[in-house]
Amino acid sequence: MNRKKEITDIIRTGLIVSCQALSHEPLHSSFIMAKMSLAAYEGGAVCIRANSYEDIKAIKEEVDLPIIGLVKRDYDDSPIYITPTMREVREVAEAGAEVVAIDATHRIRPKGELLVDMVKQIKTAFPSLYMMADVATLEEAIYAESIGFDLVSSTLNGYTEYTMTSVLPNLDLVEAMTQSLSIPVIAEGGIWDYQDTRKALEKGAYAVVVGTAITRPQEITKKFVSAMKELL
Ligand SMILES: CC(=O)N[C@H](C=O)[C@@H](O)[C@H](O)[C@H](O)COP(=O)(O)O
Repeated sequence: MNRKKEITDIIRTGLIVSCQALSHEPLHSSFIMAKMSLAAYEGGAVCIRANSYEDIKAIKEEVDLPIIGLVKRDYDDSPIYITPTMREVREVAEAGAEVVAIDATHRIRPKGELLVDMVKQIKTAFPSLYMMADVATLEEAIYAESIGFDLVSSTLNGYTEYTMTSVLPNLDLVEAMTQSLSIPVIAEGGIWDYQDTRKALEKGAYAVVVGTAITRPQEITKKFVSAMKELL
């Protein structure tokens, strides 16, 4: 069977767990991310979203689930940090991820490169790599589909200058995207409770990504602490 079709079928209506810890976070470790992924797998996750060559490799060895890979890297001339250039795409592909997640916002890219050119290069260099567009707005999602992305995700809504006032999770945006696009729309960003995962599916999301609420214990702890403080 076509591998892309197979992955689409695997993730349909499922939970994708994002297992990421950056260098400043307490759980920063490929070993820990691999174990987090194993826990997610045992809990029924259908796919893992992971950052960096090392983490993707470690997770691949631990669980037999498709991986949405990305490489977060900062460049001086651009605000984009999720798989900004072909260098990061190559790392994701070489680590063995089936899907690459790419910032597909309309912001300026490193060296002024164009997203449409990057997509063409990926299709030539890595024809079997599935491409997920991480966007902040409906317009960006529509554009991403038009230039050949396979999936679109609401990842960056709330994280760009022009969407900073969004209240997350922005399931209205997810709904609007599902109404305008034919490619699968993934709900991602700020999903913290079970009801929201269901609501996302009801609004037409193809699958749901949950990260922080499962894999960043420092943030989970903060939620408990602040709920308790509200009583004082
Ligand atoms: C904005 C950005 O850089 N998001 C990153 C994208 O890979 C991750 O840090 C998030 O954890 C992921 O999107 C899942 O979202 P949430 O952790 O809210 O469930």
